[in-house]
Amino acid sequence: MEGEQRRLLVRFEGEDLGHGAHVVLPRLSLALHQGERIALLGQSGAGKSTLLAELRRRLGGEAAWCPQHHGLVPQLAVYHNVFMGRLPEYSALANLWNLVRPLRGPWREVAALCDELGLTGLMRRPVGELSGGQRQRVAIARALYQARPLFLGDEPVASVDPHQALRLLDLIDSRHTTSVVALHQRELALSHFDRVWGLRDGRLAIDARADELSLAELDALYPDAAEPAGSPPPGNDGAPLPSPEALPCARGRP
Ligand SMILES: Nc1ncnc2c1ncn2[C@@H]1O[C@H](COP(=O)(O)OP(=O)(O)OP(=O)(O)O)[C@@H](O)[C@H]1O
Repeated sequence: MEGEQRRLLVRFEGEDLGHGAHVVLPRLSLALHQGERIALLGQSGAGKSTLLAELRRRLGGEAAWCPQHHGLVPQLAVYHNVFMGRLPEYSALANLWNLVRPLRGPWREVAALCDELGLTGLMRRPVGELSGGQRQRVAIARALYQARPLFLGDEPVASVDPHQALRLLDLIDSRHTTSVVALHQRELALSHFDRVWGLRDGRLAIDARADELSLAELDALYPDAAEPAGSPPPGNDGAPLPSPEALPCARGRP
C-alpha cells in the first residue's frame, strides 16, 4: 500500500484533542488513509481512547466500533448483545419483537459469527455469565456484525492469549479494509500492523511503518514501565532506549 495513491479518510492538522477544557493531545497532526492497518500504542492515560473517540466522531457510520470496556449488557444473551450492533437499522417494532423472539435472518448471521469467534453454543447465554475472553469476543462479534469498511478498536484483544489475539486480528482484517487498534502488545504491533502511531507526553511520538521500527523504539513509549532489578537492558541489543526526541515520528509516510 505504501507509495500508492490512497484515499485520505481523516486528517488532523495541528488540532487540540481532549475533553472540554482538558487538552490531552495538543496540536495533533496525523493522517489516516484507506487500506492502512494502524496499531495505536502509548501507556495508560497517553490519549489512545481520546484519539479513537475523535476518529469515530469524524468517520461516523463508516467505522465499526469495539469499545474498551466492551459496552455489553450483562443480563442479555450473547445473541442480543451482538444484534445490538445493527439496532439502528431495524424498526423499533422489529427490535422489540427480536428481544422476545429472535428474528430468523439475524439469528443465522449472528450464529455464523459466533462460530467464527469460538462462541458456538453460547448464543442464549447471558453475557454476565461469560469469561473475560469470551466477553471480549462478543464485543468483537458485535463490531463485526455492524459490517462497516473500517474498524476502530480500543484494546479489543487485551483479555485473550497471544495466539487468540492474532486469530482475532486476522478475522478483523478479513472483514475491514482499514483499522486503527489500540493495544499494548508491542510485538503484535510490529508483526501484524503496517503502521504504528505511538503517543507519549501529549504528542504523536511515533508515526512510522511497522517494518521500520524496533521493539526498543516502542518500549520508549512506556517510560513508567519499571525494570526489575538485575534485568537485562530493554533494547534488543542492550543499547539504551531512545529519548522521545529520537523517536521516529513521521518516518515512512509516503
Ligand atoms: N471523559 C473525560 N473527561 C475528562 N478527562 C478525561 C476523560 N476521559 C479521559 N480523560 C483524561 O484524558 C487523558 C487521556 O485518557 P485516555 O483514556 O484517552 O488514555 P488512554 O491512553 O486510552 O489510557 P488507557 O490505556 O488507560 O485506556 C487522561 O488524563 C484521562 O484522565
